[in-house]
Parts: sequence; structure tokens; C-alpha cells
Amino acid sequence: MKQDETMKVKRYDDTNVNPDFVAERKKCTFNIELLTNIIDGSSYLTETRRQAQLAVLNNESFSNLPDRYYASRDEAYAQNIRKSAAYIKLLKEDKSISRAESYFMQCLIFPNEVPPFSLHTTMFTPTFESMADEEQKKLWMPRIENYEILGTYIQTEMGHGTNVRGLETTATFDPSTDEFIIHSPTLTSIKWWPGGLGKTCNCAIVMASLITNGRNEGIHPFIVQLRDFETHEPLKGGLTIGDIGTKLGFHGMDNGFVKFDQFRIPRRNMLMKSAKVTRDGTYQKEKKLEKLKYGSMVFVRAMLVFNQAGQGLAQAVTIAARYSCVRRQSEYAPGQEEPHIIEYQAQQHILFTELAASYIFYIAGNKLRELYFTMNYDIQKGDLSDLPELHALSAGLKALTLDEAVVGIERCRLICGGHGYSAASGIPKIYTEVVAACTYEGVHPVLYLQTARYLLKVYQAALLSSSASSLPDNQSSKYIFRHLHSERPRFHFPLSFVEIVEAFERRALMCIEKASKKLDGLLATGRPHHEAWNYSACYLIRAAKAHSHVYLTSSVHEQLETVRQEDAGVYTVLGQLFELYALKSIVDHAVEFIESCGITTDQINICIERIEALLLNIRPNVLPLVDAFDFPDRLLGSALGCYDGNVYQRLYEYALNSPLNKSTVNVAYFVYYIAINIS
Ligand SMILES: CCC/C=C/C(=O)SCCNC(=O)CCNC(=O)[C@H](O)C(C)(C)COP(=O)([O-])OP(=O)([O-])OC[C@H]1O[C@@H](n2cnc3c(N)ncnc32)[C@H](O)[C@@H]1OP(=O)([O-])[O-]
Ligand SMILES: Cc1cc2nc3c(=O)[nH]c(=O)nc-3n(C[C@H](O)[C@H](O)[C@H](O)COP(=O)(O)OP(=O)(O)OC[C@H]3O[C@@H](n4cnc5c(N)ncnc54)[C@H](O)[C@@H]3O)c2cc1C
Repeated sequence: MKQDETMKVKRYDDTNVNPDFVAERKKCTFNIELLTNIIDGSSYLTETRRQAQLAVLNNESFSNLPDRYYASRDEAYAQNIRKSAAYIKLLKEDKSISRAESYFMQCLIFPNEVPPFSLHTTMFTPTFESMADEEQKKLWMPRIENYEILGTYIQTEMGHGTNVRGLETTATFDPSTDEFIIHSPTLTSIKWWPGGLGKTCNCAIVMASLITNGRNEGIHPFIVQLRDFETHEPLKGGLTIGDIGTKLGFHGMDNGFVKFDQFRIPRRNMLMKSAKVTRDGTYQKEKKLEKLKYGSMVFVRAMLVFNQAGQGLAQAVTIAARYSCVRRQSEYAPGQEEPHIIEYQAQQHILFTELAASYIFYIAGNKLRELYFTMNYDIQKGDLSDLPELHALSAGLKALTLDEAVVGIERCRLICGGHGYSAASGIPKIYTEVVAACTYEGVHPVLYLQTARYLLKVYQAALLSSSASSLPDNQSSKYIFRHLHSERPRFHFPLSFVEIVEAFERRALMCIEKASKKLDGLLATGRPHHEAWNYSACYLIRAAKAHSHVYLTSSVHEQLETVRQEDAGVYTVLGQLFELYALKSIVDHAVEFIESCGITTDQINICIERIEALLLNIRPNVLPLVDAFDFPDRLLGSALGCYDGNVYQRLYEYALNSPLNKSTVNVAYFVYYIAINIS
């Protein structure tokens, strides 16, 4: 990104800071900047992010007017389009803006929102790049990269989301014209949900069943122009397109529908890297590349751990932590000043366990991101051997971290009391954004079952093998091989970090073994596989969750080992957060740990005592620990969570700005009550 000499806007306003915050910040025992670098991934990325954020803060085209919490849906959409246009113009003008910089900018331009064009970058372009052949890329990519083509990803239908193979939309080859005919044969086959489809995008990748020479060859991707490049009107020839209406959140996003009525596209609009239809209608595919079509889902799932679970929870925690250091409530000791609510152990237990979880998701999310890019390098070159591992890991971690994050965000809202319910707290918007991710890119029971399917295969292989050497080092399931053929150790309490990781591995192995036994038991009674699988689901899901917990703990432990060499202060606080997250999970799943690790209920009680001690350890650093997330106030959009801690003044300003306060007597009240004389 070109450096801007005029970057004068400060990220934080250091003047007029609440004195309680000044005192809190003085208690800090570690180097905040180093921790920020760890969250970002490196000091270089911290600097990149800050520069990108400053560019946004300095650019008036990106301001949020009207207030994001008072905007109607129409206004919210119009705001997003205004900002999108300015953003895309900037990207086109400054080609030196990197992918990372553009992501950081986007987060701040559209705080806690998925903007209408986002599918273009997150799903449309990656799917096209990975599924189109070289000639197609040459033809289309310049216009895609130039945003002349603005694309979305159209897969889900009104009647089918999870069961991708059950999609009803057809793409039938017509050799007489060398075209595919895209058709929605039923009401339930109308494409439903795609982001940006309703009003914004002019093209899409459409997933449809390919039919040629009378044979259905299964789901394939097609690039389809939907709107005129000049007028933006939907193309004639069989398209009905619109917005699907108001949702729980996502108000500024035009999730849409499209009904295809014998709509024709050229044959070469089928993406033909792994399969193709020749001019005479012959279907040819490269079987080993078949699963590439699932690639964009793997990519987005892997990114959601950091971007949504980590960042969403960290934002809610920041707001709740800052508010807890301002808010005073209840008489603690008779006759004394009310304490800040942060001093209540009940508050600390919720706040600090969620704080710990947000650090875990961030760090593990970073590791998963790196793993994705490493493995995807080979996958794109045609070596798909790592794809099952990546799919299983991204599916399980997307599900587990988002499941835990949405509960955590809601807990943060609840510990803010009444003001947490106000949109001004910022938490409701964070919640509606993050909870959407629990549905899109795959619902969680289904994703856990995908992870379990892989785990059972690894387990079967491990039963047949005598060592772990047959699995590559980067495989997260290597512990299954290792522990299957080794004695369970005696655990010592309080647990060391190494023992914590092994305890999670032993628990996961036990859950996998149980799931396998359950399935085999049902199969042994003569039940067909699909039925046995369905009635093993509770066991299978437990196994997938336990395995995902292994990745969380082992990857953060790995990070801790690096930090230990670098900085004692950061190592101590990060270690406390790691231990807190792990012990809380052990206590929450005590039965599984008792059974798998041979530990006792007394030892679980030691964990509970240790959690209480950790709350005291973490307490002095609570504000610095959320400051380290380094969220600009504009991103948080919270009266409760601003850096300066001036909560009450902001709440009052927010209320004064309510559109209902524009008049002293509301028109509706006048029309319906005063005018007809109701007393
Ligand atoms: C801002 C918001 C944007 C939102 C966008 C969206 O929501 S877009 C819409 C998002 N929509 C969704 O997320 C829909 C969720 N639904 C799905 O992802 C799939 O349809 C399914 C996985 C549930 C089942 O599919 P199925 O019945 O075809 O699968 P199966 O179980 O018979 O397994 C067949 C084989 O394929 C393997 N495999 C499967 N997936 C992947 C993968 N991603 N990668 C690699 N591999 C994968 C699987 O492991 C198995 O391998 P094996 O063992 O034979 O070697
Ligand atoms: C905000 C948002 C944005 C979206 N954006 C897009 C987009 O851009 N493009 C796009 O194509 N789609 C998009 N979607 C659609 C999304 O991907 C689907 O909603 C999602 O995959 C779930 O499919 P479904 O709604 O059909 O639920 P269903 O598949 O009907 O599932 C409903 C419930 O049934 C149960 N269930 C279903 N199948 C199974 C099974 N095999 N085993 C166990 N339980 C099962 C689960 O409890 C599940 O929650 C979006 C959705 C949302 C909410």
C-alpha cells in the first residue's frame, strides 16, 4: 500500500481517559505490543494492519453515516454500496494494496458486517481460480480482478443446503447450440441465500447438476452472467432475481434468490479444470481432482476460526472487560464505595474464561490459516493427499470454535447487564454477525460428522499399524497412532502444559474408540451402514469435538513453546490463559477426562481450585490483555467498550441521537391517540 504522508488520525484518543482505566493500565505486567504481534501473526502484520486501518480512518468516504445502529435496511444497504464503491475504486487505483491489507481495510470499513461484494473475494474468485482451466482464466480473470465482474457463489437452494448432491438445479447441454440450459424445475430448486445476489452482483458461480447425453453427471460449477454490465438490469431469457428479505442480522447485505427458467449460457461457461463437456456433448473428468469443487468451502471454513470465532469473541470480551472496569454496582463491604463489577468473582469467571477462549481461537486460527496455505499449495498443483486432513480439521474447528464463540459472546452481553441489551453496547451486532457463521458454510452437526468420518478412517489405519510413522508430521491426528500403542501415563496435579495436551489427546482417542465401537456394534446387529451411522451420531460428534479440542490445545501449546524463548512476561500471561481455557474444558467435560485419563473426582476439584487461582493471576492484566487485541474504537462501535472508558457520556449521546427523539410528540402517537381523543 502506498504510504500516505497525511496519516494523522490517531487510532485512540489518549486525552480524557477515565482515571479508573489509567490506574488499571498501570498494573500491566507484560509487553502488550509483543502479544499483539502474536495475535496478528507477526510484527510485520501488526504494522500492515495498522497502516491499512489508518488509511480507512483518514478517508471520509468510509465514514459510517447514519449511525450504524439506527439505519433502516434500505439505508444500511445504501451505505454499504457507497462504501463498497469507494473501497473498490481505491483498490483499483492503488494496485500495491496487498491481500492482507485489503482484508484489514474491509474489516474496518464494514465493522461487524459482511458487505455485499464480499462473496466476490471470498468465494467467487477462489472457486473460479481453482476450477477454471487456463484458457478460461485468461478470458475471465482480467475482468474479475478489475471488479468489472462482481461475482457471488450460488449453491444453496430453498429446499437443499446441506445435501449438495441433492441440489435440483440442472445444467443440460444442448449440442444444437453449444449451450447449457440452466433450469430450476421446482419451487424448492430456486437458489436461495447467496450474498450479494439480490441487488449487487452481475455474475455468479452457480452449482448445478450437469446433464449431457441424457446422463446426470452430478454437481458442477458454471460461471453465469446475471445482470447487464451497463444497465445492471437482470438479463432477459429466463431469470427472476430478488432479495430474500429481512434476516436476524446482515441488514446491509442483499442475500438473494434466483429462479432459472431455461436460461442459456455458452458451453465454455462450465468451469473445466477437473471435468469438461466437449463440443459433441461427451463428458470427461479427472477423477482425482473431483473434490476440488469443495475447495472454496474448505478455505472459508479455515478462515472463520480466526476471522469470526476469534475476532468476534475478542471484540465482545473487550467491550465487557472495559465496561466491567467502569461499572460500579452493589454494596460489597457495608458502608464502602460500590466496587467495579470486575471485582466480583462471578464476573471474573465468565469474563476471563471467555478472554482465554478468544486468545485460543485467535492463535489456533492463525496456525490453521498457515496450515491451509501450506497444504493448499500442493492441492492446487494436483496433489490432493492433504485434502482429507484439511477438510476434517477445518470442518471440526469451524464448528467447535463458532459454537463456543457464540455462547461466549452472549455471556459477555449478559454480564454487561441492561446496557448489554442496547445496540449501543455493540454486542448484539457482533452476535448476529458471528451466529450467521454457525449456519453458512455448513451447519455444525453435519460438519462434526464429516470430521468424525475422517477420524474413524485414521483410527482403523492406526489399529492396523504398529507406529505413527505412516502419517506425515503435519497430520493433526497423529496422536491416535501414538497413544493407541502406548501406555497411559500417570497424570500429576496441577497438570503441566505437556500433560494438558496429552490429557486432551487421550480423551479424544477414547471418544473415537467409543464411536467406532458404537458403529461396529450397530453394524453387527445387521443394521445397514447409513442407519448405524445415524444412530452413532452422538458418539461421532463427541469424537469430532474432542479431536478439535486437541488441535486447539496442541497448537497453542506449540506457540507457547516459541514464546517461552522470547519473552517471560508474555509467556506467563499467555500460559495463564492457555491453562484457564484447558482446565475449564476439562471441568466441563469431566466425565470424559476421568474415564480416559484415569483421573479422579478429587483431581477435578484440584482443577476447579486452580481455575480460581488463575482468575486472581489474570485480574491485574485484564485491560492490557484486551488492549492487546488492538481494536480501533470504530471497529467495536460500542459505547461500553471504548478505549477511554467514558461509557456514560457515550450512552447518553447515543440516546439523544435516537430518531424517535427528533420530535417531542411522535406523529403516530398524535394520529392514533390524541387525534381520536383516547384519554
Ligand atoms: C458470507 C457468507 C458466505 C456463505 C457461503 C455459503 O454458505 S456457501 C454454501 C455452503 N454450503 C455448505 O457448506 C453445505 C454443507 N454441505 C457439504 O459440505 C457437503 O454436501 C457434505 C460434506 C455435508 C456432504 O457431501 P457429500 O454427500 O457429497 O459428501 P459425503 O459425505 O458423501 O463425502 C464424500 C467425500 O467427499 C469428502 N468431502 C466432503 N466435503 C468435502 C470438502 N469440503 N473438502 C474435501 N472433501 C470433502 C468427504 O470427506 C468424502 O470423502 P471420502 O470419505 O469418500 O474419501
Ligand atoms: C447469512 C447466510 C449467508 C449465506 N450465504 C450463502 C451464500 O453466499 N451462498 C450459498 O450458496 N449459500 C449461502 N447460505 C446458505 C447456507 O450455506 C445454508 O443455509 C447452510 O449450508 C445450511 O443449509 P440449509 O439452510 O438448507 O439447512 P438444512 O440442510 O436444511 O439443515 C437444517 C438442519 O437439519 C439438520 N441436518 C440436516 N442435514 C443433516 C445431516 N446430514 N445430519 C444431521 N443433521 C442434519 C441440522 O440440524 C441442520 O441445522 C447462507 C446462509 C446464511 C444464513
